[in-house]
Amino acid sequence: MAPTVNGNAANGITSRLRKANTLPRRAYVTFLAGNGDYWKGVVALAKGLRKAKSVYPLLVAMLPDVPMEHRQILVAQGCILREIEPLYPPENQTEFAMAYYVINYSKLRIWEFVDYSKMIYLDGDIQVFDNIDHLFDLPDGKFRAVMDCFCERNWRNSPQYQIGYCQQTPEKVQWPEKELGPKPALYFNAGMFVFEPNLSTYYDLLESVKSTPPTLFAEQDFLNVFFRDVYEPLPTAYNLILAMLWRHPENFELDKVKVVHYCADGSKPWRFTGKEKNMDREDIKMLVDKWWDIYNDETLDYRRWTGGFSTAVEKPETEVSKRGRPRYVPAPSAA
Ligand SMILES: O=c1ccn([C@@H]2O[C@H](COP(=O)(O)OP(=O)(O)O)[C@@H](O)[C@H]2O)c(=O)[nH]1
Ligand SMILES: OC[C@H]1O[C@H](O[C@@H]2[C@@H](O)[C@H](O)[C@@H](O)[C@H](O)[C@@H]2O)[C@H](O)[C@@H](O)[C@H]1O
Ligand SMILES: [Mn+2]
Repeated sequence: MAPTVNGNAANGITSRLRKANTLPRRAYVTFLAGNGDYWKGVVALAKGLRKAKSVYPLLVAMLPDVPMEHRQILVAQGCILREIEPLYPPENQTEFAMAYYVINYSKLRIWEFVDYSKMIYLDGDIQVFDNIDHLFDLPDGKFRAVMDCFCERNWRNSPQYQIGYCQQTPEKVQWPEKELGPKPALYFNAGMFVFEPNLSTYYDLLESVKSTPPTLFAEQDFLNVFFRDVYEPLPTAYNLILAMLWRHPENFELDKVKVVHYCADGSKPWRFTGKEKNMDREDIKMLVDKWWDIYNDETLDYRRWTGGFSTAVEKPETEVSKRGRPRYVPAPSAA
Protein backbone atom coordinates (compact mmCIF):
# COMPACT_ATOMS: atom_id res chain seq x y z
CA MET A 1 0.00 0.00 0.00
CA ALA A 2 1.39 3.42 -0.91
CA PRO A 3 2.51 5.60 2.01
CA THR A 4 -0.05 8.06 3.27
CA VAL A 5 0.60 11.60 2.13
CA ASN A 6 -1.08 14.83 3.02
CA GLY A 7 -4.37 15.67 1.34
CA ASN A 8 -4.40 16.68 -2.28
CA ALA A 9 -0.89 15.38 -3.00
CA ALA A 10 -2.14 11.87 -2.30
CA ASN A 11 -3.63 11.06 -5.72
CA GLY A 12 -0.75 12.47 -7.77
CA ILE A 13 1.86 10.80 -5.63
CA THR A 14 -0.03 7.53 -5.29
CA SER A 15 -0.56 7.23 -9.05
CA ARG A 16 3.12 8.05 -9.52
CA LEU A 17 3.92 5.30 -7.06
CA ARG A 18 1.74 2.80 -8.89
CA LYS A 19 3.51 3.74 -12.12
CA ALA A 20 6.89 3.60 -10.35
CA ASN A 21 6.29 -0.08 -9.72
CA THR A 22 6.21 -0.66 -13.46
CA LEU A 23 8.48 2.14 -14.68
CA PRO A 24 12.31 1.88 -14.42
CA ARG A 25 13.57 2.36 -10.88
CA ARG A 26 15.41 5.59 -10.11
CA ALA A 27 17.29 6.86 -7.07
CA TYR A 28 19.89 9.33 -5.84
CA VAL A 29 23.06 7.77 -4.46
CA THR A 30 25.88 9.19 -2.36
CA PHE A 31 29.12 7.71 -1.00
CA LEU A 32 30.17 7.51 2.65
CA ALA A 33 33.50 6.28 4.03
CA GLY A 34 35.19 6.34 7.43
CA ASN A 35 34.13 7.40 10.92
CA GLY A 36 34.65 11.11 10.33
CA ASP A 37 31.99 13.80 9.96
CA TYR A 38 30.85 13.39 6.34
CA TRP A 39 27.70 11.66 7.68
CA LYS A 40 26.49 15.19 8.49
CA GLY A 41 26.70 16.02 4.78
CA VAL A 42 24.60 12.95 3.99
CA VAL A 43 21.97 13.91 6.62
CA ALA A 44 21.75 17.39 5.09
CA LEU A 45 21.51 15.90 1.58
CA ALA A 46 18.63 13.58 2.60
CA LYS A 47 16.79 16.55 4.16
CA GLY A 48 17.56 18.82 1.21
CA LEU A 49 16.13 16.30 -1.28
CA ARG A 50 12.98 16.13 0.88
CA LYS A 51 12.72 19.91 1.01
CA ALA A 52 13.11 19.99 -2.80
CA LYS A 53 10.20 17.50 -2.99
CA SER A 54 12.17 14.82 -4.81
CA VAL A 55 10.14 11.63 -5.26
CA TYR A 56 13.18 9.34 -5.40
CA PRO A 57 15.00 7.66 -2.52
CA LEU A 58 18.57 8.38 -1.43
CA LEU A 59 20.91 5.38 -1.29
CA VAL A 60 24.17 5.55 0.64
CA ALA A 61 26.97 3.40 -0.82
CA MET A 62 29.06 3.00 2.32
CA LEU A 63 32.37 1.37 3.12
CA PRO A 64 32.44 -1.19 5.97
CA ASP A 65 34.23 1.31 8.24
CA VAL A 66 31.14 3.51 8.66
CA PRO A 67 30.25 3.10 12.37
CA MET A 68 26.85 1.74 13.48
CA GLU A 69 25.98 5.04 15.17
CA HIS A 70 26.27 6.91 11.87
CA ARG A 71 24.34 4.15 10.03
CA GLN A 72 21.47 4.45 12.52
CA ILE A 73 21.31 8.23 12.11
CA LEU A 74 21.13 7.85 8.31
CA VAL A 75 18.41 5.17 8.40
CA ALA A 76 16.42 7.39 10.78
CA GLN A 77 16.69 10.09 8.09
CA GLY A 78 15.14 7.77 5.50
CA CYS A 79 18.37 6.78 3.71
CA ILE A 80 18.73 3.30 2.15
CA LEU A 81 22.14 1.97 3.20
CA ARG A 82 24.09 -0.38 0.96
CA GLU A 83 27.52 -1.61 2.05
CA ILE A 84 30.17 -1.77 -0.68
CA GLU A 85 33.66 -3.26 -0.77
CA PRO A 86 36.54 -0.77 -1.02
CA LEU A 87 38.10 -0.43 -4.48
CA TYR A 88 41.72 0.69 -4.73
CA PRO A 89 43.79 1.81 -7.74
CA PRO A 90 47.00 -0.04 -8.59
CA GLU A 91 49.98 0.58 -6.32
CA ASN A 92 51.41 3.94 -7.33
CA GLN A 93 53.74 6.77 -6.41
CA THR A 94 51.17 9.38 -7.47
CA GLU A 95 50.64 12.28 -5.16
CA PHE A 96 46.84 12.73 -5.23
CA ALA A 97 45.63 16.32 -4.91
CA MET A 98 44.27 15.15 -1.52
CA ALA A 99 45.74 11.97 0.07
CA TYR A 100 42.27 10.70 1.01
CA TYR A 101 41.20 10.72 -2.67
CA VAL A 102 42.40 7.11 -2.84
CA ILE A 103 39.15 5.99 -1.13
CA ASN A 104 37.10 7.76 -3.79
CA TYR A 105 37.74 4.93 -6.27
CA SER A 106 35.22 2.96 -4.19
CA LYS A 107 32.52 5.23 -5.68
CA LEU A 108 32.73 3.05 -8.80
CA ARG A 109 30.87 0.23 -6.99
CA ILE A 110 27.60 2.09 -7.68
CA TRP A 111 27.62 0.80 -11.27
CA GLU A 112 26.72 -2.56 -9.72
CA PHE A 113 23.39 -1.19 -8.40
CA VAL A 114 21.51 -2.63 -11.36
CA ASP A 115 18.26 -2.95 -9.39
CA TYR A 116 18.06 0.73 -10.37
CA SER A 117 17.89 1.71 -14.04
CA LYS A 118 19.05 5.32 -13.60
CA MET A 119 20.75 7.10 -10.73
CA ILE A 120 22.11 10.51 -9.87
CA TYR A 121 25.33 10.40 -7.84
CA LEU A 122 25.88 13.25 -5.38
CA ASP A 123 28.93 13.76 -3.13
CA GLY A 124 28.19 14.04 0.58
CA ASP A 125 29.40 17.67 0.49
CA ILE A 126 26.69 18.62 -2.01
CA GLN A 127 23.31 20.19 -1.27
CA VAL A 128 20.26 20.16 -3.61
CA PHE A 129 18.30 23.40 -3.12
CA ASP A 130 15.86 22.97 -6.03
CA ASN A 131 14.19 19.88 -7.47
CA ILE A 132 16.35 18.18 -10.12
CA ASP A 133 14.23 15.03 -10.63
CA HIS A 134 13.74 16.05 -14.29
CA LEU A 135 17.36 15.03 -14.99
CA PHE A 136 16.20 11.39 -14.75
CA ASP A 137 14.05 11.98 -17.86
CA LEU A 138 17.01 12.95 -20.06
CA PRO A 139 17.75 10.40 -22.83
CA ASP A 140 19.71 7.30 -21.74
CA GLY A 141 23.14 6.31 -23.06
CA LYS A 142 25.04 9.40 -21.90
CA PHE A 143 27.18 10.31 -18.88
CA ARG A 144 25.97 13.72 -17.71
CA ALA A 145 27.91 15.97 -15.32
CA VAL A 146 29.00 19.60 -14.89
CA MET A 147 32.33 20.87 -16.22
CA ASP A 148 35.05 21.45 -13.64
CA CYS A 149 37.40 24.43 -13.29
CA PHE A 150 41.24 24.21 -13.38
CA CYS A 151 42.06 27.52 -11.71
CA GLU A 152 42.36 26.43 -8.06
CA ARG A 153 45.81 25.76 -6.53
CA ASN A 154 45.14 22.03 -6.19
CA TRP A 155 45.46 21.92 -9.99
CA ARG A 156 48.97 23.48 -9.75
CA ASN A 157 50.66 20.26 -10.95
CA SER A 158 48.51 20.09 -14.09
CA PRO A 159 49.59 21.50 -17.50
CA GLN A 160 46.31 23.44 -17.71
CA TYR A 161 47.01 25.35 -14.47
CA GLN A 162 50.64 25.94 -15.39
CA ILE A 163 49.70 27.78 -18.60
CA GLY A 164 46.60 29.43 -17.09
CA TYR A 165 44.18 27.51 -19.34
CA CYS A 166 40.65 26.79 -18.09
CA GLN A 167 37.81 25.16 -20.07
CA GLN A 168 35.42 27.59 -18.37
CA THR A 169 37.05 30.46 -20.34
CA PRO A 170 38.77 28.73 -23.31
CA GLU A 171 39.11 32.06 -25.14
CA LYS A 172 41.14 33.70 -22.32
CA VAL A 173 44.31 31.59 -22.71
CA GLN A 174 44.40 29.58 -25.94
CA TRP A 175 45.57 25.96 -25.62
CA PRO A 176 49.02 25.74 -27.35
CA GLU A 177 48.33 22.76 -29.64
CA LYS A 178 51.80 22.90 -31.19
CA GLU A 179 53.62 22.60 -27.85
CA LEU A 180 51.14 20.54 -25.80
CA GLY A 181 49.23 18.58 -28.44
CA PRO A 182 45.41 18.56 -28.84
CA LYS A 183 43.27 20.60 -26.44
CA PRO A 184 42.08 18.46 -23.48
CA ALA A 185 38.57 17.01 -23.91
CA LEU A 186 35.82 18.61 -21.81
CA TYR A 187 36.42 17.53 -18.19
CA PHE A 188 33.69 17.04 -15.57
CA ASN A 189 33.59 17.28 -11.80
CA ALA A 190 32.79 13.81 -10.42
CA GLY A 191 30.91 15.12 -7.39
CA MET A 192 27.60 14.94 -9.28
CA PHE A 193 26.64 12.85 -12.31
CA VAL A 194 23.66 11.16 -14.00
CA PHE A 195 24.39 7.54 -14.95
CA GLU A 196 22.86 4.11 -15.66
CA PRO A 197 24.05 1.20 -13.48
CA ASN A 198 25.08 -1.66 -15.76
CA LEU A 199 26.99 -4.84 -14.97
CA SER A 200 29.05 -4.98 -18.17
CA THR A 201 30.06 -1.32 -17.71
CA TYR A 202 30.87 -2.16 -14.07
CA TYR A 203 33.15 -5.05 -15.03
CA ASP A 204 34.83 -2.88 -17.69
CA LEU A 205 35.41 -0.19 -15.05
CA LEU A 206 36.97 -2.72 -12.65
CA GLU A 207 39.26 -4.11 -15.36
CA SER A 208 40.24 -0.65 -16.55
CA VAL A 209 41.08 0.58 -13.01
CA LYS A 210 43.56 -2.29 -12.63
CA SER A 211 45.55 -1.10 -15.66
CA THR A 212 45.22 2.69 -15.33
CA PRO A 213 48.04 4.46 -13.45
CA PRO A 214 46.39 6.82 -10.90
CA THR A 215 46.67 10.58 -11.44
CA LEU A 216 46.12 13.83 -9.50
CA PHE A 217 42.31 13.68 -9.20
CA ALA A 218 42.05 9.94 -8.69
CA GLU A 219 38.70 8.45 -9.77
CA GLN A 220 37.57 11.76 -11.23
CA ASP A 221 40.40 11.67 -13.79
CA PHE A 222 39.71 7.98 -14.40
CA LEU A 223 35.96 8.53 -15.01
CA ASN A 224 36.70 11.41 -17.38
CA VAL A 225 38.80 9.13 -19.58
CA PHE A 226 36.45 6.15 -19.30
CA PHE A 227 33.29 8.10 -20.30
CA ARG A 228 34.98 10.57 -22.65
CA ASP A 229 32.96 9.49 -25.72
CA VAL A 230 29.54 9.70 -24.03
CA TYR A 231 30.08 12.70 -21.70
CA GLU A 232 27.45 15.43 -22.08
CA PRO A 233 27.96 18.62 -20.03
CA LEU A 234 25.18 19.83 -17.73
CA PRO A 235 24.76 23.55 -16.90
CA THR A 236 26.76 24.87 -13.91
CA ALA A 237 23.45 25.29 -12.02
CA TYR A 238 23.46 21.51 -11.41
CA ASN A 239 26.80 21.40 -9.55
CA LEU A 240 28.20 24.78 -8.54
CA ILE A 241 31.79 24.14 -7.50
CA LEU A 242 32.24 26.99 -5.01
CA ALA A 243 35.51 28.22 -6.52
CA MET A 244 33.47 29.26 -9.57
CA LEU A 245 32.20 32.18 -7.44
CA TRP A 246 35.60 33.89 -7.63
CA ARG A 247 37.01 32.17 -10.73
CA HIS A 248 34.14 32.43 -13.28
CA PRO A 249 31.16 34.37 -11.83
CA GLU A 250 30.15 35.33 -15.37
CA ASN A 251 29.41 31.68 -16.21
CA PHE A 252 26.28 31.33 -14.03
CA GLU A 253 23.55 33.21 -12.14
CA LEU A 254 23.74 32.39 -8.41
CA ASP A 255 19.98 32.76 -7.88
CA LYS A 256 19.39 30.08 -10.55
CA VAL A 257 21.81 27.55 -9.02
CA LYS A 258 20.04 24.31 -7.98
CA VAL A 259 22.95 22.26 -6.61
CA VAL A 260 25.89 23.59 -4.56
CA HIS A 261 29.11 21.62 -4.10
CA TYR A 262 31.01 22.63 -0.96
CA CYS A 263 34.41 21.45 -2.24
CA ALA A 264 36.53 24.59 -1.98
CA ASP A 265 39.17 24.46 0.80
CA GLY A 266 37.50 25.35 4.09
CA SER A 267 33.95 25.30 2.71
CA LYS A 268 32.59 22.08 4.24
CA PRO A 269 29.65 23.57 6.18
CA TRP A 270 29.79 21.13 9.10
CA ARG A 271 33.39 22.19 9.89
CA PHE A 272 33.22 25.80 8.62
CA THR A 273 35.47 28.33 10.42
CA GLY A 274 35.52 31.10 7.81
CA LYS A 275 39.29 31.44 8.22
CA GLU A 276 40.53 29.94 4.94
CA LYS A 277 41.07 32.01 1.78
CA ASN A 278 37.77 33.25 0.23
CA MET A 279 35.75 31.85 3.15
CA ASP A 280 35.00 35.39 4.38
CA ARG A 281 33.00 36.13 1.21
CA GLU A 282 29.34 37.09 1.78
CA ASP A 283 28.14 34.60 -0.89
CA ILE A 284 30.09 31.75 0.74
CA LYS A 285 28.72 32.61 4.20
CA MET A 286 25.17 32.82 2.74
CA LEU A 287 25.50 29.37 1.12
CA VAL A 288 26.92 27.83 4.30
CA ASP A 289 24.02 29.34 6.29
CA LYS A 290 21.55 27.91 3.74
CA TRP A 291 23.11 24.47 4.30
CA TRP A 292 22.77 24.81 8.10
CA ASP A 293 19.13 26.01 7.77
CA ILE A 294 18.29 22.66 6.15
CA TYR A 295 20.51 20.58 8.48
CA ASN A 296 18.85 22.14 11.55
CA ASP A 297 15.27 22.11 10.21
CA GLU A 298 13.50 19.46 12.30
CA THR A 299 10.38 19.60 10.10
CA LEU A 300 12.56 17.96 7.41
CA ASP A 301 13.53 15.06 9.67
CA TYR A 302 12.26 11.80 8.18
CA ARG A 303 10.30 10.75 11.26
CA ARG A 304 8.33 14.01 11.20
CA TRP A 305 8.04 14.37 7.43
CA THR A 306 4.46 15.00 6.32
CA GLY A 307 5.32 16.79 3.07
CA GLY A 308 4.69 13.82 0.84
CA PHE A 309 6.40 10.69 -0.43
CA SER A 310 10.11 11.15 -0.65
CA THR A 311 13.04 9.10 0.62
CA ALA A 312 11.49 5.72 1.19
CA VAL A 313 12.92 3.53 3.90
CA GLU A 314 12.19 0.40 1.94
CA LYS A 315 11.41 -2.82 3.74
CA PRO A 316 14.21 -4.93 2.29
CA GLU A 317 13.59 -8.61 1.65
CA THR A 318 17.01 -10.18 1.48
CA GLU A 319 17.80 -12.22 -1.59
CA VAL A 320 21.14 -13.95 -1.76
CA SER A 321 22.93 -12.48 -4.74
CA LYS A 322 25.04 -14.63 -7.02
CA ARG A 323 28.04 -14.07 -4.75
CA GLY A 324 26.11 -15.08 -1.66
CA ARG A 325 26.36 -11.51 -0.34
CA PRO A 326 22.84 -10.62 0.86
CA ARG A 327 21.45 -8.00 -1.52
CA TYR A 328 18.39 -6.07 -0.56
CA VAL A 329 15.53 -6.13 -3.02
CA PRO A 330 13.70 -3.02 -1.86
CA ALA A 331 9.93 -2.86 -1.98
CA PRO A 332 7.92 0.40 -1.85
CA SER A 333 7.46 1.59 1.69
CA ALA A 334 4.45 0.04 3.32
CA ALA A 335 4.20 2.91 5.82
O1 LIG B 1 36.44 10.98 4.80
C1 LIG B 1 35.71 11.00 3.81
C2 LIG B 1 36.06 11.66 2.58
C3 LIG B 1 35.19 11.63 1.51
N1 LIG B 1 34.01 10.96 1.64
C4 LIG B 1 33.07 10.87 0.51
O2 LIG B 1 33.78 11.08 -0.72
C5 LIG B 1 33.24 12.25 -1.38
C6 LIG B 1 34.36 12.95 -2.15
O3 LIG B 1 35.23 13.61 -1.23
P1 LIG B 1 35.20 15.22 -1.16
O4 LIG B 1 33.79 15.69 -1.40
O5 LIG B 1 35.84 15.64 0.12
O6 LIG B 1 36.07 15.64 -2.38
P2 LIG B 1 35.99 17.08 -3.06
O7 LIG B 1 34.70 17.11 -3.83
O8 LIG B 1 35.99 18.09 -1.95
O9 LIG B 1 37.22 17.05 -3.86
C7 LIG B 1 32.66 13.06 -0.23
O10 LIG B 1 31.76 14.03 -0.68
C8 LIG B 1 32.00 11.97 0.59
O11 LIG B 1 30.80 11.56 -0.05
C9 LIG B 1 33.64 10.32 2.82
O12 LIG B 1 32.55 9.76 2.92
N2 LIG B 1 34.51 10.34 3.87
O1 LIG C 1 38.72 12.22 -5.85
C1 LIG C 1 38.81 13.38 -6.64
C2 LIG C 1 37.73 14.39 -6.26
O2 LIG C 1 37.72 15.36 -7.28
C3 LIG C 1 36.67 16.33 -7.28
O3 LIG C 1 36.91 17.36 -6.38
C4 LIG C 1 37.88 18.34 -6.67
C5 LIG C 1 37.78 18.87 -8.08
O4 LIG C 1 36.45 19.25 -8.31
C6 LIG C 1 38.67 20.08 -8.27
O5 LIG C 1 38.42 20.61 -9.57
C7 LIG C 1 38.38 21.17 -7.30
O6 LIG C 1 39.28 22.24 -7.49
C8 LIG C 1 38.55 20.63 -5.92
O7 LIG C 1 38.19 21.65 -4.99
C9 LIG C 1 37.65 19.45 -5.68
O8 LIG C 1 37.98 18.97 -4.41
C10 LIG C 1 35.30 15.76 -6.92
O9 LIG C 1 34.45 16.83 -6.44
C11 LIG C 1 35.33 14.73 -5.83
O10 LIG C 1 34.04 14.08 -5.79
C12 LIG C 1 36.38 13.69 -6.14
O11 LIG C 1 36.04 13.05 -7.36
MN1 LIG D 1 32.85 16.83 -2.95
